[in-house]
Amino acid sequence: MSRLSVIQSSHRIIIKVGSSLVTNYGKGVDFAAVTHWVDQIAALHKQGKQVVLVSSGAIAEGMARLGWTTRPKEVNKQQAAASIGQMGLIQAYEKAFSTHGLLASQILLTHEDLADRLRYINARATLFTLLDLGVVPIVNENDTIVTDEIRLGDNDTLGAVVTNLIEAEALIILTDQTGLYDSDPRKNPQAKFIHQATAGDPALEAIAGGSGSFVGTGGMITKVLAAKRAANTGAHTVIVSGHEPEVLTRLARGEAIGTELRASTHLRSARKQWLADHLRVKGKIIIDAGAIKAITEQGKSLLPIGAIDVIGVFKRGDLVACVDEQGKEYARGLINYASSDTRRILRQPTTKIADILGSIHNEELIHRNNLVLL
Ligand SMILES: Nc1ncnc2c1ncn2[C@@H]1O[C@H](COP(=O)(O)OP(=O)(O)O)[C@@H](O)[C@H]1O
Ligand SMILES: N[C@@H](CCC(=O)OP(=O)(O)O)C(=O)O
Repeated sequence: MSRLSVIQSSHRIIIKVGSSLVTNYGKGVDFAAVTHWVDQIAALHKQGKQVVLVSSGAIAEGMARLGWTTRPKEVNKQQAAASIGQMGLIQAYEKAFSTHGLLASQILLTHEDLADRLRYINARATLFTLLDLGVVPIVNENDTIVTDEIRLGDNDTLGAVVTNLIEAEALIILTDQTGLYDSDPRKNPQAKFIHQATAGDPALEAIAGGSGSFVGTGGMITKVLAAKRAANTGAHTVIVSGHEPEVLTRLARGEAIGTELRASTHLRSARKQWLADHLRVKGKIIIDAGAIKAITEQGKSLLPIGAIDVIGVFKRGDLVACVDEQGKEYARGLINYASSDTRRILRQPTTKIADILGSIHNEELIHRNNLVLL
């Protein structure tokens, strides 16, 4: 893949915007900037791309609304500011998206949500549902309830975690610099720009410094580490200035702006590896010939109608194997129903699930996004 095509060829993209940018260095939400990014996201949407926005700025906006000029040291005051500022952020985004007839949604995550298997699978399912509905989810850390011990702490990491969560192909980190330099350009005017490197290269960690502004949190080091994390599921990262006009649409056209930190593995193999290496199969679903065809040849989800039998005991969110009646495995994936519920909806059309179980989590037994073919 050439330098020009990373964003151009990506279908699912995470865009992270830093506090300095969103709030114009703590002055309050920069509506013009927000509108400009949203206009571009709407254009990407029209091209068929799925976008999740990870936006910082809650604490900075809250401070601006409260008239605070210095960031309080007390965690409870930062949390109060975040609670106030998050409203301002979401209002600005919602207004801007509505001018394009697009719906936005708010997702506030904590580290614990992603560490817990069931909450992880729920967050993932919700994000996929929103994307399937054509919505632009806007994610931030749930600053108001996290304590220091459990916080992710910076949204570069959160952006990478969300990239991994929904296996996005690319992470764009919009910041206040044109990209990564071989030293902090605020401190060294001779710093040299890095156009391209490999995500996870340890040399990058040595040259990336902390935040240069009073509203930013992580600086470049967290961006470089985020790229390394994003690459675990095969995603490429571009660190680029959010001040650059038409930055997102230009990247989508293939223009080589910003610093590209390329993943050395392919999305697909990394995802397969993740499922194969990190999770043990908890059970099996025996599926019929129609279901085998649908999932292996047509890229479809596994529906209850194609499931014949269940082997083993598993919970919602566990990894199960999809096998034929002879026991040959075709795929494995994260199942939306516990084994007891799965047994009750075998061979049933999706329209009957709610009647049989009393409620419906998902129409699919295993969504195609959670299914890996073998
Ligand atoms: N090697 C580097 N290249 C570019 N910027 C760097 C580097 N090291 C440190 N920085 C600093 O990182 C800052 C961006 O991070 P940060 O302030 O956290 O912004 P954001 O709010 O966008 O996350 C830059 O303004 C710059 O001062
Ligand atoms: N969750 C915090 C942002 C933390 C953060 O990482 O900020 P930044 O380094 O500007 O991306 C907030 O909304 O204020």
